[in-house]
Amino acid sequence: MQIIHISAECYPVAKVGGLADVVGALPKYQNELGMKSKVIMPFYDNSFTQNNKFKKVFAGTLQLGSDSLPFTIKSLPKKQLGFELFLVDIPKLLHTSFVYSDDDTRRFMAFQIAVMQYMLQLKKKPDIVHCHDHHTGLIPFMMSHADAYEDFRQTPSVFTIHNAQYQGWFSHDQVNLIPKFPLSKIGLLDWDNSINPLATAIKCAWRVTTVSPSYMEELKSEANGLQSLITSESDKCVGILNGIDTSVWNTETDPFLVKNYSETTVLSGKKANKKWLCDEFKLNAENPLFVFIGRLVGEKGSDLFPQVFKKALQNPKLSILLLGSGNKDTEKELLKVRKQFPKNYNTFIGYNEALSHKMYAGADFLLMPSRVEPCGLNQMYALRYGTVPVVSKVGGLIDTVVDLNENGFGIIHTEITVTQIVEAINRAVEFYKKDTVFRKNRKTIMKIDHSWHLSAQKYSNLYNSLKV
Ligand SMILES: Nc1ncnc2c1ncn2[C@@H]1O[C@H](COP(=O)(O)OP(=O)(O)O[C@H]2O[C@H](CO)[C@@H](O)[C@H](O)[C@H]2O)[C@@H](O)[C@H]1O
Repeated sequence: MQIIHISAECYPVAKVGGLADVVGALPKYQNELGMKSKVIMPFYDNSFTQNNKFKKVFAGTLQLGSDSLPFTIKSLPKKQLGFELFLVDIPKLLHTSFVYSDDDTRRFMAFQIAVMQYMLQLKKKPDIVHCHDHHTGLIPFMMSHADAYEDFRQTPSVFTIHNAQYQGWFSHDQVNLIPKFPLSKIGLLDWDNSINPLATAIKCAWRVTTVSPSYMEELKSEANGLQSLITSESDKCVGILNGIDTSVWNTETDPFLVKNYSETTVLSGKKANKKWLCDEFKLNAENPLFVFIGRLVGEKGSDLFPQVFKKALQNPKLSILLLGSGNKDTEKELLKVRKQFPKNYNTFIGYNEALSHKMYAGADFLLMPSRVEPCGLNQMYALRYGTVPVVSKVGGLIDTVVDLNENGFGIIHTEITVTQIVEAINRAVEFYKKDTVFRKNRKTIMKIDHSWHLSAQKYSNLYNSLKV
């Protein structure tokens, strides 16, 4: 079975967040199950594309409104990433140093048309087209209704929602960017008087998945305006929990770690990584170390951090290190907190893959007070690295973390408030003091299997159910 995944991100080619991790791992595991799974994404101008050699496999021209844009498709063989990779190179528009910008309607519309043009001329059409997030949300519509792509009417499409907060809205004034389709189908593009690629995908894809069962349930009551649509389409919707790529997230081989470790050497391994972090960021290594890694946006609850940290750090017996970027006011506030607590708090504003791995390894606790968390990968990386997750009770966090009070291994707070997050931190500090139990818990969590094997099989079953 041949599957084409279409996405804006894919690790290690280009990553902004968890979407990249999933698209960089799932196809690899699907290939191990005997499928032929490939990825198509934009060609960005970044260190990955600068340092790899690609083969040009197709050249064409696409029509974006009144503009004719030449594009090429470049490929990388399977042996390099575990799946064949195809990159859509559209000079100037997509060939940029960044992944997202203010011009994304045009950029990703052009990307989607180029993908359709490329797939149209393939001798063997894919058995499944699997699209990820709103940047690819108009592909199921084009496959079913655009005049030029009639060849795809019988090809099943699967659409995965990684985050329903972002929907790719644009105005009906720009409808001419979409390749010609019967006017009677305009309703499929519309939601609340805007063109809404996420809503369109939910309406048009043969199956819709999201990245955890609990998030699928939550979407029926809160989906940034799409809850009634999710509810009415629920027969074709299913939640499949993400996995993690255990070949990348492996404490024994991770090249970013100061010291590699296994369950048996976790004590010394984590100690060495913690020491590096504490030396680098001038923190007291005797204290339990809490970290946060992620985008500084409302969904992640990061706006509460300045207040949470000021309260929690009244206790000098804990340290906090944060890595992330996003909301500028939050960034400023977080930097200010450093002045008040120079010995047990620090923050790195920016994106740093290598540092993130060292933090999962060197930390004692990972903070994730998310308001919305479709799946969350960080908590699963933390578990695998022997770091206890301190999380809110939402989405995929419900499906992956069990509280200590329920014979579990993590710490859960039900409300996303300063008070409850600080209480959760205090509970964690008390847990850290129970040395033997704490150490035993570390070994237990490292053994939890969140690899992709099970979920890749679930996607396989879903694809098989769509065979025409
Ligand atoms: N500043 C930084 N430096 C280095 N690394 C950083 C970083 N900020 C984030 N990361 C990394 O980006 C990834 C974030 O993944 P998440 O799944 O937790 O969240 P995200 O909201 O991006 O993904 C969305 O899609 C994924 C995939 O489906 C869902 O799990 C999730 O719930 C949903 O919100 C992790 O690999 C993390 O280490």
